Amino acid sequence: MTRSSLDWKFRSSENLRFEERKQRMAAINTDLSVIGYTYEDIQNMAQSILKNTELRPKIGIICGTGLGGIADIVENPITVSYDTIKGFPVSTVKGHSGKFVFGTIKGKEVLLMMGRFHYYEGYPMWKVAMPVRVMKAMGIEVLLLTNAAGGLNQDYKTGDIMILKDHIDLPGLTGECVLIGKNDERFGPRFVATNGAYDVELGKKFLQIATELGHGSIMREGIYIMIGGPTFSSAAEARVLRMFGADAVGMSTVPESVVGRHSSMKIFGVSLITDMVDLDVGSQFQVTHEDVLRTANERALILQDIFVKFVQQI
Ligand SMILES: O=P(O)(O)O[C@@H]1C[C@H](O)[C@@H](CO)O1
Ligand code: HPA
Repeated sequence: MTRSSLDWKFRSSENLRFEERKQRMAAINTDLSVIGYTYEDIQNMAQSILKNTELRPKIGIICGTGLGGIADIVENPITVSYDTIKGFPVSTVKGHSGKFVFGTIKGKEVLLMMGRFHYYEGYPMWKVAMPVRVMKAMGIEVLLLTNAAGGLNQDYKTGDIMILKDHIDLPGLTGECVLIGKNDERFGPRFVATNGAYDVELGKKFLQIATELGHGSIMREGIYIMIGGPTFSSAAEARVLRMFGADAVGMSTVPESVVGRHSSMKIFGVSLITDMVDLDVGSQFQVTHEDVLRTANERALILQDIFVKFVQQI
């Protein structure tokens, strides 16, 4: 092959790639879930979900990994699968079923989000927390966040339940804050304080109910730190996270909490300590997602008992 025919071949394949990419970009630009959601998109999604039910709950619960058992306490559930909502992302993680559940708990209307989105799934941060805006648009005023987390505080044990006093937004501190980008004031203000995000009264109530039910010995109050994941921390990293003052580490919750705060929602957060993070450099201990799911399963009934009473009293 002569040099000029090689050049031509190279250029035509480049052109082909360019055309293909242009077409792909055009397709992408019609997909809400790729280019970002406007205020109107969020309202439309909320309205399309609400068409499935007469219920108008003010309490929303986001179920963490393996914590979907909370749905078992919902009376007369009506489910809306994410794949029926135009522009809604899909859940890709085991332990997150991918649906909204409307219903009542002891007569009180609730909305459960069973299947959250994580940054490590490849979703940009704004998409991870977008459902919180949809929940707000559906009328949710009180947001109850649950998650599975690794214990960093050496006084904790696997199976403990930690009420969030505060959080550390590690991705946010390093430039991946969920609110980065153009701000639409209809969602909330450009600048937002995140201190005192977790409602103290709700925290006290949860603790009191858990104690009354006989679970006081496994209750903790502490600080949750979010890492991007999907890797569980190395021992050296975990030591840094502990030095930062975190009691538990996880891969979610913080973007949802920040967006909830931005939308003036009342927020409560709770972590199930599904595993204790090994701080011993050189140790061969390896935590798995199955360990996380197992602990979540073992604590399902206790969490359900606490949530029944908690929701009743909010
Ligand atoms: O959705 P959450 O934060 O409960 O899930 C945790 C963090 C990872 O997604 C997963 C690790 O097992 O559990
Ligand atoms: N690290 C980070 N995220 C987690 C863990 C953990 O040990 N357990 C459950 N989610």
